[in-house]
Amino acid sequence: MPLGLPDSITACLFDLDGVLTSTAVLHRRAWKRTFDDLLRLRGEPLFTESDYARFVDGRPRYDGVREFLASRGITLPEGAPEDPPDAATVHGVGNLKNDLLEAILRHEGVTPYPGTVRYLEAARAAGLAIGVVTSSANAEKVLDAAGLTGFVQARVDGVVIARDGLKGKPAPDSFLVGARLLGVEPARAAVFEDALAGVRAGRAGGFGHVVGVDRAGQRDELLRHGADVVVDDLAELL
Ligand SMILES: O=P(O)(O)OC[C@H]1O[C@@H](O)[C@H](O)[C@@H](O)[C@@H]1O
Repeated sequence: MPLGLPDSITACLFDLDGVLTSTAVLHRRAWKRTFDDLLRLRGEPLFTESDYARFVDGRPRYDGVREFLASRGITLPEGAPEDPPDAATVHGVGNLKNDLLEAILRHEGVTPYPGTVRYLEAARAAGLAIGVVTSSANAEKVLDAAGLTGFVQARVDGVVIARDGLKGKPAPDSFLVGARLLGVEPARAAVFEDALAGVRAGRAGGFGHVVGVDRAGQRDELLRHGADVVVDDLAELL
């Protein structure tokens, strides 16, 4: 098991936020501010970590808005992608979250996990193909800021998902496109994911190996949703 992977694996498909970079918590913070304001106005209980893990984490931006609001029995009109951040629409809410996220990213910057950088170096040295599959439309910027762009041979992100009308995680489609771009069968690719929706996507796509990365104390949940193995940090696999 070189790199902690079955011998049949020739490619690695990494999620971004929470797997390569420590930006998952920044997304969660921006979502919490966004939803808490909306929930306060309605006198509803505030947004929890469990809400984030179950309904928002890993999914494309507007899917996250729809899923979470539906979980609270709230329906908003769809609106349009160019809606202002104060519009009471699915797109308005998503755009408010993105404005907050951009401000947080500017203020705090982006750091890659050191264990991940070591793993990427080892994977590249071992000749494995490397792709990034993320629901985030901010991926290009985040990868650049983290200094990781040079590792990435194929990227499927929120921009590609919207442009090509792909189903977002937990559907496997974005990972399947990532494997195709790298020229490998799903059975020969490993998926690395910290989100429940992400490990579900890896399992649903018939990938050769699904590594759950536990950044939020949800080891059992990651296993239950389809991870073959769970690590706290990718360096554990070296
Ligand atoms: O709003 P963005 O940057 O397009 O990101 C969409 C989603 O991307 C995922 O990577 C995050 O886990 C989610 O929290 C986020 O909502």
